[in-house]
Amino acid sequence: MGVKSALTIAGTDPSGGAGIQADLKTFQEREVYGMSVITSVVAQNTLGVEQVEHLPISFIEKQFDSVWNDIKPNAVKTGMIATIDMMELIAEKLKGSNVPYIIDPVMVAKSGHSLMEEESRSVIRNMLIPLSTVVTPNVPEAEFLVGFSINTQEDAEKAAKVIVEQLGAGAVVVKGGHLEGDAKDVLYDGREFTYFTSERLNTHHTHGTGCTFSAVITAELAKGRSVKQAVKTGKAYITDAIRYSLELGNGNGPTNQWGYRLQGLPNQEG
Ligand SMILES: Nc1ncnc2c1ncn2[C@@H]1O[C@H](COP(=O)(O)OP(=O)(O)OP(=O)(O)O)[C@@H](O)[C@H]1O
Ligand SMILES: Cc1ncc(COP(=O)(O)O)c(N)n1
Repeated sequence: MGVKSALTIAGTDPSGGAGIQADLKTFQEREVYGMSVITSVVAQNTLGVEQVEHLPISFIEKQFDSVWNDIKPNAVKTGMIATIDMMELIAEKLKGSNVPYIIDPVMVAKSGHSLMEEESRSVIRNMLIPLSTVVTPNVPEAEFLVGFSINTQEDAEKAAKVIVEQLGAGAVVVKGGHLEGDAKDVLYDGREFTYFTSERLNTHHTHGTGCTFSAVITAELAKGRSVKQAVKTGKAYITDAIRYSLELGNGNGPTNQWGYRLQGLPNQEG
């Protein structure tokens, strides 16, 4: 079996816990060859975001073409894509590509800083979500996508149905990190709901959880796993990454990319 590769299109985190850096670490841990296209350079750390600089569209396109025309990935994910121009470019590039496409619809960093321009939010919904294999919104992101509030599991199921059946996602995981009680994520693939539940871990070291979770799903789809298997592995991986999260920095520390090794979650059987 040849080596599998995955591409992340996202913003950076120089402190290494979220964005491109988290994605590449995750791909490596899941034994998939990782590649990246940078959309925005972000000065941030565990305390928050200081400054954001968007790269010119023509240069984002150059990066994309450099990778895609040489090493076509087995799966691609997008994280922070802030502007309408970036979304239009990605839609044009991915349309008809047949490569599994995972969207982590990053809108606001945990620290509260906006990572997506207000006017782009409806463009991700209308232009990119119909191209997706899986979308992984947290509760506030899912609320924006469907236009109603989510307070219960029933609301999360209702939102998941709308995102697949009306917005055109291939599948969706509405993440329960922002709800009360257990951390319960619901997958809807257009046929059935599957729940992935873990105990809620009592830590504020959760910088980059969403990036890491969606990067595992991307890596597993690159290896040819089913969406359900990929999400199952993503949930197991992120739970241990949070359980053993790292007390680094002075704010919300990063997750532990080696956490799953302590539990023995295998790479190849995932
Ligand atoms: N305290 C916690 N204990 C256990 N699991 C958690 C906890 N917080 C989040 N998770 C899990 O982590 C994964 C990511 O969910 P979360 O809601 O944190 O994403 P997110 O808000 O998009 O993250 P980010 O802000 O990094 O983009 C989900 O599987 C969720 O259930
Ligand atoms: C480039 C980039 N992408 C995504 C996040 C979200 O992660 P979090 O919500 O944990 O800050 C981030 N902070 N930076």
